[in-house]
Amino acid sequence: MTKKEPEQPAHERPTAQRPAQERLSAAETWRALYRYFRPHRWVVALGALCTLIGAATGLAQPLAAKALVDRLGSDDSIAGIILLLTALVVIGTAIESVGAYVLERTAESVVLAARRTLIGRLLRLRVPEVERTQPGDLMSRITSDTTLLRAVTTQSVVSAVAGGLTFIATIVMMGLMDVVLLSVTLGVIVLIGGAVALVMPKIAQSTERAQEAVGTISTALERAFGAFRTLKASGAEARETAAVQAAAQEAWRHGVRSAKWQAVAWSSVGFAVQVSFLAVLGIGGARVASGAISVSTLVAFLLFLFYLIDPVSRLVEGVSQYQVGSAAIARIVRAERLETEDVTEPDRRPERTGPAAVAFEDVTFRYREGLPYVHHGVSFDIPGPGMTAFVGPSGAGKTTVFGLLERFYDATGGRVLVDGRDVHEWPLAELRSVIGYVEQDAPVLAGTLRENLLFGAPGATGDEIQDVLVRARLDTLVDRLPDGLETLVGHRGSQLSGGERQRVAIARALLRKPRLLLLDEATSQLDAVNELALRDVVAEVSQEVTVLVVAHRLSTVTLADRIVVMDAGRVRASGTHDELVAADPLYGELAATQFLATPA
Ligand SMILES: Nc1ncnc2c1ncn2[C@@H]1O[C@H](COP(=O)(O)OP(=O)(O)OP(=O)(O)O)[C@@H](O)[C@H]1O
Repeated sequence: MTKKEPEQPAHERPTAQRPAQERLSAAETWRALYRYFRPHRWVVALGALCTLIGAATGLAQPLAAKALVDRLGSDDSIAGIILLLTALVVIGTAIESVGAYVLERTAESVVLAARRTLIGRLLRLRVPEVERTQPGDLMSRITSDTTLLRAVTTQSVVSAVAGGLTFIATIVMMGLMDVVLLSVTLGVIVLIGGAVALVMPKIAQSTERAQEAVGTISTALERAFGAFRTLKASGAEARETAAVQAAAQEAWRHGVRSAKWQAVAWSSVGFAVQVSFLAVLGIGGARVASGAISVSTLVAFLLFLFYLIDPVSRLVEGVSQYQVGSAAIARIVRAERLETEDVTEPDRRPERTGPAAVAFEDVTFRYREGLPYVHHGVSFDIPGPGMTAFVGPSGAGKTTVFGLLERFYDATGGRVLVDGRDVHEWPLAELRSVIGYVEQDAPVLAGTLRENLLFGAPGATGDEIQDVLVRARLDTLVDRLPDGLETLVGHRGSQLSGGERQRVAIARALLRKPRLLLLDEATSQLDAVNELALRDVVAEVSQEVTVLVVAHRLSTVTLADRIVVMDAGRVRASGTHDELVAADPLYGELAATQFLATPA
């Protein structure tokens, strides 16, 4: 009988691929930037003020120079003016450097804020979100993209504002000197400025591509280090190195392209001023000769022209930095939009104690829209305590049962119940505090043995640790190790054997005092001692806790109080070993051929 799957699944969230590829509109980019910039706006305003004062003192210098040239003809002393000029330079520089410090400090704070937000969200991401993205790329958003934010939120804004204001002030001063020469200058600047404006979006595009390539480098490295022994054993060093280098080359290519367009923008500033200078020199010379303006006016105008380099450069810098930053902010915002879980600890302690009851009611599930269904109406009822083994051919959907109980994924249809309550109605942290989960590959984290045990129960006492060590048959191992519990277990527990890793994972799960233990049995063969140790631990625990085991060993299956046989996303039979051997042909075949040959 084939069940009809729901047309539009209730819990399926069609977010697949969405946030990772979405482009941001200019308004969204600006809003996102402003969000980071907002808390610092007054400090940035202070920095901008300092920058402006610095620029204004600079602007006063051509006026002083004009007065100086005017006095050269008379006998008046120029000492006072020189002194004034010197004072302006010193004060201007001092104020500007204070402003620069304030802005740099704020920029660092903006980077910190962006990093904190991202870090706070990334470890709370939903499992499917992480499966859809590349963790290496996500990491590069925290490390690399946030760094690009530094320039844009402070320097870029300040450069644009200060540059804009000084530009206007300089233009006004130039207009006061001579309107004709100002028109010539503006004509040249507008022409060249128009060309620069065309270049700006190219900077953003190239920067975003470069940052994507940096993300690819992290992803490729993460892939290589994540399976380092397999990499070595497969002789894949050269190929993986080439893949990482190709990503680095790609980052270089786009980085260089961005640099090229930035250089075009920058050199245009110098070019515009040079061309204006020549034009002003020619036309200004003619105007001096005709007596329309004085020599000192021409000199002051030319000086203003050179002062224009600074505000125009600032403007161009501000806009090009904004392009660089907007590329980074787009990647940051996309990471921020990934779906997270609410795992805030419940205020109250869970009331219930003792073994948890678990039930699936007609559960349908697929991992993503577009993928085939993995569960086609799974139903079972396990009151607990005791051990229930899930058996069935590979890919039958056994591990998926655990993923749904932990709410790593949401069932597409039907209900998943713990203690008679739908898992959707449980506060997530509370639900997970009830469950101890030992994954098939029994992950052990880099750090000491103690840190690994306390990972799920940081408040556990010494006695509690000792108790689980004995229960997981790890006490003799700890006694043997020179540093005992403080022994470092290496990256992914590389300094422990497979069986030891599994028992560490079980001890870690037990320390959380679960009411429901989910154990995804390793498919690899264990030696007889480890095998027996594990079997005893599980049997012992199942006396007071509900234990669900995805079983691959005959020894586990025969120990189980009940067995659920799954096949192609359905429960096809359940019962004890003897009952099933007699009644279910698939089980009989599995027992005879597929279970790892271990003593029953
Ligand atoms: N994260 C995932 N995303 C997409 N498909 C998945 C995911 N995890 C598992 N699947 C698919 O779901 C199906 C059931 O997988 P599941 O791990 O539940 O099987 P299983 O019965 O535990 O198998 P095994 O005994 O080999 O561990 C498989 O076809 C698998 O390819």
